[in-house]
Amino acid sequence: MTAMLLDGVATATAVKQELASRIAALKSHGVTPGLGTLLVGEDPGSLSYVAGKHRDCAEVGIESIRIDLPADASEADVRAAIVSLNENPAVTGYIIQLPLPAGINENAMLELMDPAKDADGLHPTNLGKLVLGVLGELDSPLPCTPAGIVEMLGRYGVSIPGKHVVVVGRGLTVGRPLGLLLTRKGLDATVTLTHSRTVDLESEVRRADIIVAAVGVPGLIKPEWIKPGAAVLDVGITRVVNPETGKARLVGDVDPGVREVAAFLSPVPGGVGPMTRAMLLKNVVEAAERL
Ligand SMILES: NC(=O)C1=CN([C@@H]2O[C@H](COP(=O)(O)OP(=O)(O)OC[C@H]3O[C@@H](n4cnc5c(N)ncnc54)[C@H](OP(=O)(O)O)[C@@H]3O)[C@@H](O)[C@H]2O)C=CC1
Ligand SMILES: Nc1nc(=O)c2c([nH]1)NC[C@@H]1CN(c3ccc(C(=O)N[C@@H](CCC(=O)O)C(=O)O)cc3)C=[N+]21
Repeated sequence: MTAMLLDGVATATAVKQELASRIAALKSHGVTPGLGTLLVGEDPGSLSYVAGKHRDCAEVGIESIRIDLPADASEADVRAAIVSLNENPAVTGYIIQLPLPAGINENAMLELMDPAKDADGLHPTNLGKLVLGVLGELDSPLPCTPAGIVEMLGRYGVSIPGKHVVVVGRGLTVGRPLGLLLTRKGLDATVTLTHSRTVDLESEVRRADIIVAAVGVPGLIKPEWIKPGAAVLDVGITRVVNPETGKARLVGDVDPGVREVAAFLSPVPGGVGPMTRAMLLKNVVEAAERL
Protein backbone atom coordinates (compact mmCIF):
# COMPACT_ATOMS: atom_id res chain seq x y z
CA MET A 1 0.00 0.00 0.00
CA THR A 2 1.18 3.50 -0.73
CA ALA A 3 0.17 6.16 1.76
CA MET A 4 -2.21 8.94 0.93
CA LEU A 5 -0.22 12.16 1.23
CA LEU A 6 -1.65 14.83 3.55
CA ASP A 7 -1.23 17.95 1.43
CA GLY A 8 -0.34 20.79 3.77
CA VAL A 9 -0.07 23.35 0.98
CA ALA A 10 -3.61 22.70 -0.27
CA THR A 11 -5.04 22.48 3.25
CA ALA A 12 -3.31 25.69 4.31
CA THR A 13 -4.71 27.40 1.20
CA ALA A 14 -8.23 26.34 2.25
CA VAL A 15 -7.67 27.68 5.78
CA LYS A 16 -6.35 30.97 4.37
CA GLN A 17 -9.38 31.32 2.08
CA GLU A 18 -11.66 30.90 5.08
CA LEU A 19 -9.71 33.57 6.95
CA ALA A 20 -9.99 36.05 4.08
CA SER A 21 -13.68 36.81 4.76
CA ARG A 22 -13.01 37.23 8.49
CA ILE A 23 -10.18 39.66 7.68
CA ALA A 24 -12.50 41.61 5.36
CA ALA A 25 -15.12 41.79 8.13
CA LEU A 26 -12.54 43.09 10.61
CA LYS A 27 -11.39 45.74 8.16
CA SER A 28 -14.96 46.88 7.56
CA HIS A 29 -15.11 47.53 11.32
CA GLY A 30 -11.90 49.53 11.15
CA VAL A 31 -9.63 46.82 12.57
CA THR A 32 -6.64 45.71 10.51
CA PRO A 33 -4.95 42.58 11.88
CA GLY A 34 -1.18 42.93 12.08
CA LEU A 35 1.46 40.24 12.69
CA GLY A 36 4.76 41.22 14.27
CA THR A 37 7.87 39.05 14.09
CA LEU A 38 10.96 39.36 16.24
CA LEU A 39 14.03 37.62 14.84
CA VAL A 40 17.38 37.69 16.59
CA GLY A 41 20.39 36.62 14.51
CA GLU A 42 20.79 35.28 10.99
CA ASP A 43 20.10 31.55 11.17
CA PRO A 44 19.19 30.69 7.53
CA GLY A 45 16.25 28.48 8.54
CA SER A 46 14.79 31.16 10.81
CA LEU A 47 15.30 33.86 8.14
CA SER A 48 13.44 31.72 5.63
CA TYR A 49 10.51 30.97 8.01
CA VAL A 50 10.14 34.63 8.97
CA ALA A 51 10.19 35.70 5.32
CA GLY A 52 7.49 33.08 4.61
CA LYS A 53 5.30 34.45 7.41
CA HIS A 54 5.45 37.97 5.94
CA ARG A 55 4.58 36.61 2.48
CA ASP A 56 1.58 34.77 3.94
CA CYS A 57 0.37 37.99 5.58
CA ALA A 58 0.62 39.93 2.33
CA GLU A 59 -1.36 37.17 0.59
CA VAL A 60 -4.34 37.36 2.97
CA GLY A 61 -4.33 41.10 3.73
CA ILE A 62 -2.74 41.07 7.18
CA GLU A 63 -0.27 43.88 7.93
CA SER A 64 3.16 42.73 9.00
CA ILE A 65 5.70 44.40 11.19
CA ARG A 66 9.20 42.99 11.29
CA ILE A 67 11.93 43.56 13.89
CA ASP A 68 15.32 41.98 13.15
CA LEU A 69 18.12 42.24 15.72
CA PRO A 70 21.76 41.20 15.22
CA ALA A 71 22.98 37.89 16.66
CA ASP A 72 24.96 39.76 19.34
CA ALA A 73 21.92 41.68 20.64
CA SER A 74 21.79 41.82 24.44
CA GLU A 75 18.90 40.56 26.54
CA ALA A 76 18.07 44.25 27.20
CA ASP A 77 17.80 44.85 23.42
CA VAL A 78 15.44 41.88 23.04
CA ARG A 79 13.42 43.04 26.04
CA ALA A 80 13.07 46.54 24.50
CA ALA A 81 11.88 45.03 21.20
CA ILE A 82 9.25 42.95 23.04
CA VAL A 83 8.01 46.03 24.91
CA SER A 84 7.70 47.92 21.61
CA LEU A 85 5.66 45.07 20.07
CA ASN A 86 3.42 44.97 23.17
CA GLU A 87 2.82 48.71 22.83
CA ASN A 88 2.46 49.02 19.05
CA PRO A 89 -1.28 49.19 18.24
CA ALA A 90 -0.65 48.04 14.64
CA VAL A 91 0.56 44.70 16.06
CA THR A 92 -2.46 42.62 17.02
CA GLY A 93 -0.37 39.47 17.40
CA TYR A 94 3.31 38.61 17.24
CA ILE A 95 5.89 35.86 17.56
CA ILE A 96 9.40 35.66 18.93
CA GLN A 97 11.17 33.39 16.44
CA LEU A 98 12.82 30.55 18.37
CA PRO A 99 15.49 29.55 19.16
CA LEU A 100 16.96 32.77 20.55
CA PRO A 101 20.76 32.99 20.59
CA ALA A 102 22.53 31.24 23.48
CA GLY A 103 22.70 33.47 26.53
CA ILE A 104 19.21 34.91 26.13
CA ASN A 105 16.66 33.36 28.47
CA GLU A 106 13.89 32.17 26.14
CA ASN A 107 11.30 31.47 28.83
CA ALA A 108 11.88 34.89 30.42
CA MET A 109 11.40 36.59 27.03
CA LEU A 110 8.19 34.64 26.28
CA GLU A 111 6.86 35.67 29.69
CA LEU A 112 7.34 39.38 28.81
CA MET A 113 4.89 39.14 25.92
CA ASP A 114 1.39 40.53 26.26
CA PRO A 115 -0.55 37.22 26.37
CA ALA A 116 -3.37 38.83 24.36
CA LYS A 117 -0.86 39.38 21.50
CA ASP A 118 0.75 35.92 21.69
CA ALA A 119 0.27 34.52 18.17
CA ASP A 120 2.24 31.34 18.97
CA GLY A 121 0.28 30.27 22.05
CA LEU A 122 3.58 29.88 23.91
CA HIS A 123 3.12 32.53 26.64
CA PRO A 124 2.86 30.79 30.05
CA THR A 125 -0.67 32.17 30.53
CA ASN A 126 -1.83 30.62 27.24
CA LEU A 127 0.01 27.35 27.83
CA GLY A 128 -1.55 27.38 31.31
CA LYS A 129 -5.02 27.83 29.84
CA LEU A 130 -4.35 24.84 27.58
CA VAL A 131 -3.44 22.77 30.65
CA LEU A 132 -6.43 23.99 32.67
CA GLY A 133 -8.96 23.89 29.85
CA VAL A 134 -9.30 20.16 29.32
CA LEU A 135 -13.07 20.56 28.99
CA GLY A 136 -15.13 22.81 26.77
CA GLU A 137 -14.08 25.68 24.54
CA LEU A 138 -10.78 27.52 24.82
CA ASP A 139 -10.62 31.18 23.81
CA SER A 140 -6.84 31.41 24.14
CA PRO A 141 -4.45 30.99 21.17
CA LEU A 142 -3.27 27.41 20.58
CA PRO A 143 0.33 26.56 19.68
CA CYS A 144 0.47 26.72 15.87
CA THR A 145 2.15 23.44 14.95
CA PRO A 146 -0.04 21.24 17.21
CA ALA A 147 -3.14 23.12 16.02
CA GLY A 148 -2.03 22.63 12.39
CA ILE A 149 -1.57 18.89 12.93
CA VAL A 150 -5.05 18.50 14.44
CA GLU A 151 -6.61 20.66 11.70
CA MET A 152 -4.99 18.59 8.96
CA LEU A 153 -6.01 15.24 10.47
CA GLY A 154 -9.56 16.55 10.79
CA ARG A 155 -9.78 17.72 7.19
CA TYR A 156 -8.54 14.36 5.91
CA GLY A 157 -10.97 12.45 8.11
CA VAL A 158 -8.30 10.74 10.21
CA SER A 159 -10.18 9.97 13.42
CA ILE A 160 -8.44 10.83 16.70
CA PRO A 161 -10.73 9.78 19.63
CA GLY A 162 -9.47 6.66 21.36
CA LYS A 163 -6.47 6.36 19.05
CA HIS A 164 -3.00 5.72 20.38
CA VAL A 165 -0.77 8.59 19.30
CA VAL A 166 2.98 8.33 19.74
CA VAL A 167 4.65 11.74 19.69
CA VAL A 168 8.41 11.62 19.19
CA GLY A 169 10.09 14.69 20.72
CA ARG A 170 9.06 16.86 23.71
CA GLY A 171 10.20 20.27 22.43
CA LEU A 172 8.31 23.44 23.37
CA THR A 173 6.89 24.24 19.92
CA VAL A 174 5.64 20.77 18.95
CA GLY A 175 5.77 17.67 21.16
CA ARG A 176 4.93 19.05 24.58
CA PRO A 177 1.91 21.16 23.62
CA LEU A 178 0.71 18.52 21.13
CA GLY A 179 0.28 16.02 23.97
CA LEU A 180 -1.80 18.59 25.87
CA LEU A 181 -3.98 19.34 22.85
CA LEU A 182 -4.62 15.73 21.79
CA THR A 183 -5.68 14.63 25.27
CA ARG A 184 -8.38 17.33 25.65
CA LYS A 185 -11.99 16.16 25.88
CA GLY A 186 -13.36 16.02 22.37
CA LEU A 187 -10.08 14.87 20.83
CA ASP A 188 -9.57 12.10 23.40
CA ALA A 189 -6.38 10.53 22.10
CA THR A 190 -4.22 8.33 24.28
CA VAL A 191 -0.78 9.91 23.96
CA THR A 192 2.69 8.53 24.56
CA LEU A 193 5.23 11.37 24.61
CA THR A 194 8.71 10.08 23.82
CA HIS A 195 12.15 11.77 23.85
CA SER A 196 15.87 11.04 23.76
CA ARG A 197 15.78 9.07 27.03
CA THR A 198 12.96 6.78 25.85
CA VAL A 199 14.38 3.27 26.18
CA ASP A 200 12.75 1.42 23.26
CA LEU A 201 11.38 3.92 20.75
CA GLU A 202 10.76 1.20 18.17
CA SER A 203 8.34 -0.74 20.37
CA GLU A 204 6.50 2.45 21.32
CA VAL A 205 6.08 3.44 17.65
CA ARG A 206 4.98 -0.09 16.69
CA ARG A 207 1.87 0.24 18.87
CA ALA A 208 0.83 3.62 17.41
CA ASP A 209 -2.20 4.38 15.26
CA ILE A 210 -0.84 7.89 14.66
CA ILE A 211 2.85 8.84 14.81
CA VAL A 212 4.10 12.42 14.98
CA ALA A 213 7.86 12.81 14.56
CA ALA A 214 9.19 16.17 15.80
CA VAL A 215 12.86 15.61 16.50
CA GLY A 216 15.18 16.88 13.77
CA VAL A 217 17.03 13.60 13.08
CA PRO A 218 16.74 12.56 9.40
CA GLY A 219 15.34 9.07 8.82
CA LEU A 220 14.82 8.31 12.53
CA ILE A 221 11.41 6.66 11.97
CA LYS A 222 11.84 3.37 10.07
CA PRO A 223 9.29 1.59 7.82
CA GLU A 224 9.50 -1.65 9.89
CA TRP A 225 8.27 0.28 12.95
CA ILE A 226 4.98 1.35 11.37
CA LYS A 227 1.77 -0.58 12.04
CA PRO A 228 0.18 -1.08 8.61
CA GLY A 229 -2.60 1.46 8.18
CA ALA A 230 -1.14 3.99 10.61
CA ALA A 231 -1.02 7.75 9.93
CA VAL A 232 2.48 9.26 10.07
CA LEU A 233 3.09 12.99 10.38
CA ASP A 234 6.63 14.14 9.71
CA VAL A 235 7.36 17.44 11.46
CA GLY A 236 11.13 17.45 12.01
CA ILE A 237 13.11 19.59 9.60
CA THR A 238 16.81 19.33 8.88
CA ARG A 239 18.40 21.63 6.30
CA VAL A 240 20.90 19.73 4.18
CA VAL A 241 23.10 22.04 2.10
CA ASN A 242 24.45 20.72 -1.19
CA PRO A 243 28.11 21.79 -1.14
CA GLU A 244 28.19 22.12 -4.94
CA THR A 245 25.13 24.29 -5.50
CA GLY A 246 24.97 25.86 -2.04
CA LYS A 247 21.23 25.14 -2.11
CA ALA A 248 19.48 23.77 0.98
CA ARG A 249 17.09 20.82 0.86
CA LEU A 250 14.67 20.09 3.71
CA VAL A 251 14.72 16.56 5.11
CA GLY A 252 12.24 15.17 7.65
CA ASP A 253 12.52 12.62 10.48
CA VAL A 254 10.67 9.88 8.59
CA ASP A 255 12.48 7.37 6.36
CA PRO A 256 11.15 7.59 2.77
CA GLY A 257 10.21 3.86 2.91
CA VAL A 258 7.45 4.67 5.41
CA ARG A 259 5.36 5.85 2.49
CA GLU A 260 4.92 2.20 1.42
CA VAL A 261 3.56 1.09 4.82
CA ALA A 262 1.51 3.94 6.27
CA ALA A 263 -2.06 4.71 5.23
CA PHE A 264 -1.52 8.48 5.55
CA LEU A 265 1.71 10.45 5.42
CA SER A 266 2.28 14.15 6.01
CA PRO A 267 5.57 14.85 4.20
CA VAL A 268 8.46 17.29 4.60
CA PRO A 269 8.30 19.64 2.81
CA GLY A 270 4.64 20.33 1.99
CA GLY A 271 2.94 18.94 5.11
CA VAL A 272 2.82 20.38 8.61
CA GLY A 273 5.07 23.41 7.85
CA PRO A 274 2.52 25.28 5.72
CA MET A 275 -0.23 24.35 8.23
CA THR A 276 1.84 25.88 11.06
CA ARG A 277 1.95 29.12 9.11
CA ALA A 278 -1.80 29.05 8.39
CA MET A 279 -2.61 28.54 12.08
CA LEU A 280 -0.38 31.48 12.96
CA LEU A 281 -2.52 33.66 10.68
CA LYS A 282 -5.63 32.23 12.34
CA ASN A 283 -4.30 33.20 15.78
CA VAL A 284 -3.61 36.75 14.56
CA VAL A 285 -7.13 37.06 13.13
CA GLU A 286 -8.72 35.66 16.30
CA ALA A 287 -6.69 38.04 18.50
CA ALA A 288 -7.93 40.96 16.37
CA GLU A 289 -11.52 39.67 16.64
CA ARG A 290 -11.23 39.71 20.44
CA LEU A 291 -10.18 43.41 20.48
N1 LIG B 1 7.07 21.83 10.41
C1 LIG B 1 6.92 22.74 11.35
O1 LIG B 1 6.00 23.52 11.32
C2 LIG B 1 7.85 22.78 12.49
C3 LIG B 1 8.95 21.98 12.51
N2 LIG B 1 9.79 21.98 13.58
C4 LIG B 1 10.89 21.02 13.56
O2 LIG B 1 10.54 19.96 14.47
C5 LIG B 1 11.68 19.48 15.14
C6 LIG B 1 11.48 19.60 16.63
O3 LIG B 1 11.36 20.96 16.99
P1 LIG B 1 11.46 21.42 18.51
O4 LIG B 1 10.46 20.68 19.29
O5 LIG B 1 11.45 22.89 18.51
O6 LIG B 1 12.94 20.89 18.83
P2 LIG B 1 13.69 20.57 20.17
O7 LIG B 1 15.13 20.51 19.80
O8 LIG B 1 13.23 21.45 21.25
O9 LIG B 1 13.18 19.10 20.53
C7 LIG B 1 13.64 17.96 19.92
C8 LIG B 1 13.16 16.77 20.71
O10 LIG B 1 13.59 15.57 20.09
C9 LIG B 1 14.06 14.68 21.09
N3 LIG B 1 15.03 13.74 20.54
C10 LIG B 1 16.28 13.98 20.13
N4 LIG B 1 16.86 12.86 19.65
C11 LIG B 1 15.93 11.88 19.79
C12 LIG B 1 15.94 10.49 19.52
N5 LIG B 1 16.99 9.90 18.96
N6 LIG B 1 14.82 9.79 19.79
C13 LIG B 1 13.74 10.39 20.33
N7 LIG B 1 13.68 11.71 20.63
C14 LIG B 1 14.77 12.44 20.36
C15 LIG B 1 14.65 15.56 22.14
O11 LIG B 1 14.69 14.86 23.36
P3 LIG B 1 15.26 15.53 24.73
O12 LIG B 1 14.19 16.46 25.20
O13 LIG B 1 15.43 14.35 25.61
O14 LIG B 1 16.53 16.22 24.36
C16 LIG B 1 13.67 16.72 22.14
O15 LIG B 1 12.60 16.47 23.02
C17 LIG B 1 12.85 20.29 14.58
O16 LIG B 1 13.45 19.57 13.53
C18 LIG B 1 12.19 21.55 14.05
O17 LIG B 1 12.93 22.12 12.99
C19 LIG B 1 9.53 22.77 14.67
C20 LIG B 1 8.46 23.62 14.69
C21 LIG B 1 7.55 23.70 13.59
N1 LIG C 1 8.22 31.14 17.95
C1 LIG C 1 8.32 30.20 17.01
N2 LIG C 1 7.20 29.69 16.46
C2 LIG C 1 7.28 28.72 15.49
O1 LIG C 1 6.25 28.24 14.99
C3 LIG C 1 8.58 28.30 15.07
C4 LIG C 1 9.69 28.88 15.68
N3 LIG C 1 9.54 29.80 16.64
N4 LIG C 1 10.94 28.49 15.33
C5 LIG C 1 11.17 27.54 14.30
C6 LIG C 1 10.02 26.61 14.07
C7 LIG C 1 10.00 26.01 12.69
N5 LIG C 1 8.76 26.45 12.09
C8 LIG C 1 8.38 26.22 10.77
C9 LIG C 1 7.34 26.90 10.18
C10 LIG C 1 7.02 26.72 8.85
C11 LIG C 1 7.73 25.84 8.09
C12 LIG C 1 7.40 25.67 6.66
O2 LIG C 1 6.60 26.41 6.10
N6 LIG C 1 7.98 24.68 5.95
C13 LIG C 1 7.73 24.44 4.56
C14 LIG C 1 8.94 24.72 3.71
C15 LIG C 1 9.46 26.11 3.85
C16 LIG C 1 10.75 26.31 3.05
O3 LIG C 1 10.83 25.83 1.93
O4 LIG C 1 11.66 26.95 3.60
C17 LIG C 1 7.35 22.97 4.38
O5 LIG C 1 7.63 22.18 5.29
O6 LIG C 1 6.83 22.66 3.33
C18 LIG C 1 8.76 25.15 8.66
C19 LIG C 1 9.08 25.32 9.99
C20 LIG C 1 8.10 27.24 12.96
N7 LIG C 1 8.77 27.35 14.10
